[in-house]
Amino acid sequence: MRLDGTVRFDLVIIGTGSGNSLLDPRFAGLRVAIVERGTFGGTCLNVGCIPTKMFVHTADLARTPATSGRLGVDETLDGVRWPQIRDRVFGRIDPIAEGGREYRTHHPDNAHVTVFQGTARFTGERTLEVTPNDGSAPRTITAERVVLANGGRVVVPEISGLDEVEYHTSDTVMRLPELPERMVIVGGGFIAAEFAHVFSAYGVQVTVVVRGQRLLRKEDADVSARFTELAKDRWDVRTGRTVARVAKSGTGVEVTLDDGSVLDAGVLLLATGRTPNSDTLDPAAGGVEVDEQGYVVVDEYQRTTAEGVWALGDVCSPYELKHVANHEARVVQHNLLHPDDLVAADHRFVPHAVFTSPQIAGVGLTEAEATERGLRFVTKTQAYGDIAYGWAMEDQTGFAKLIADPATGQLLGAHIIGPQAPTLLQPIIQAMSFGLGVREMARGQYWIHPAMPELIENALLGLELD
Ligand SMILES: Cc1cc2nc3c(=O)[nH]c(=O)nc-3n(C[C@H](O)[C@H](O)[C@H](O)COP(=O)(O)OP(=O)(O)OC[C@H]3O[C@@H](n4cnc5c(N)ncnc54)[C@H](O)[C@@H]3O)c2cc1C
Ligand SMILES: NC(=O)c1ccc[n+]([C@@H]2O[C@H](COP(=O)([O-])OP(=O)(O)OC[C@H]3O[C@@H](n4cnc5c(N)ncnc54)[C@H](O)[C@@H]3O)[C@@H](O)[C@H]2O)c1
Repeated sequence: MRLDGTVRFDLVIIGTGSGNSLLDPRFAGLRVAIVERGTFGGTCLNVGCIPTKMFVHTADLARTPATSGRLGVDETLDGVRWPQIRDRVFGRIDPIAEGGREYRTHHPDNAHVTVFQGTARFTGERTLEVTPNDGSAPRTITAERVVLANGGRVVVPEISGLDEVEYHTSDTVMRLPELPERMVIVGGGFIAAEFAHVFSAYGVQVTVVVRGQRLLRKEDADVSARFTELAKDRWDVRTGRTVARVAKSGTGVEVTLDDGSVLDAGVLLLATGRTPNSDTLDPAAGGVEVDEQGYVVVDEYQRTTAEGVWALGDVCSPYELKHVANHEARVVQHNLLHPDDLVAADHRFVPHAVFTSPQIAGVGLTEAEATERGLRFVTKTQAYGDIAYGWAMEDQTGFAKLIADPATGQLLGAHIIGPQAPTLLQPIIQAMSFGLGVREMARGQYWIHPAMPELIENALLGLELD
């Protein structure tokens, strides 16, 4: 400690989502500080990927009777025990978060680590003030190297009357005391699509309010159009609408749309995007540049504009995906350990998946992006219904769309909507990452018959290359 009370460290990590995974025994010789203002483990573990997918799995089960009848199998759903599902999910997750905190704070493996529970912000070059959550006096800490892994947070839109009503976001909706009869979801992105599936499968009447004409509008246009069409069959989807105002009602919240229609929402869920937490850091004071959207600016090695300050994950990465945060964490970890042998992050082929129903997954360029770039390309759309396993499922709506360069035979993009879409996409991600051409991929290996990956085999064979 310096005379002015400043505590010196070798490394400070802000945020315990992907940031917490940086530390391994190779850092044992360093004096490390970790600062966390919220729940240990961050977004993915506590309010993101992990709990949502645990709910999605049960929703998929609950939805089976609605679709099995057309195959001649009559099933009924006897009920969904929400409190049991909710408590099982969080009964598993909460102890992991607490165990992680306990391990970093008290375990002998972490004798070199000091955990600060509070909010960090820059007051100078690699110097941070930490305001503890418990109200005690702020502390100043400084380090040779600082890692910004402090993620993002939910954006709550401005809606007239919102202060007067109870509303939910993805941070709170998974802990509802009971299921409502009706839910209004505002937004048409990942979170809206996943929660609309979950809660409607559990028997909640779902209305989705979306500004544009399509849900999941960042997907390839064919996927987005198909999903919107299917969503309209299943939920009350109000496209081209915004919320004019909300007010308290006897059953929850009364939602008035811009066309004057009034919706009764037992629960109002706002799913209108996330924003990086860079503002909480006072980045300018630390010499850390931020772009117009608030993302910390990094180079290919995940270095910020401030000497010795690195960033990873949602605070600097517009992808806002956990596998990207994990990849960037591995890059930062390597670069901290090997300052003379830096590796660059690889953002060439970042895939994503939406765990709604039907599932959706994509990687690379959409057709619109390929056109915008003036590329010469060919596409093939292969229906699930035209492959053997698709016959078994009687699937009539799913497809895989591949986009390839006809001259080189390299894939440019792939977009799938249908059962197991993320799993079916994985071999394509592999092919693109390692430069495997369409012909080699299609005919250089066996495809198990009659398994679902034949969807990809047939799509590859259908691409008209030069
Ligand atoms: C509902 C939902 C579902 C999702 N599902 C998926 C999915 O299926 N697949 C997928 O790939 N991604 C998914 N994501 C996205 C994924 O959760 C994030 O991309 C990922 O968790 C980001 O990790 P991170 O380490 O960058 O940040 P975080 O995990 O958010 O960690 C940042 C931490 O920093 C702390 N912090 C912030 N500011 C400060 C400060 N100034 N001082 C101290 N601490 C601070 C925060 O409290 C937080 O704990 C989902 C997100 C949500 C919301
Ligand atoms: N499966 C996954 O990987 C997964 C799942 C959930 C969330 N996430 C991540 O979390 C992030 C946040 O998800 P999200 O669904 O909130 O964001 P999103 O960006 O996917 O969608 C936001 C939606 O809200 C609408 N919107 C924005 N502002 C609005 C306003 N003022 N009024 C009405 N509508 C408005 C947008 O038009 C869009 O439809 C995503 O970017 C995603 O990367 C990933």
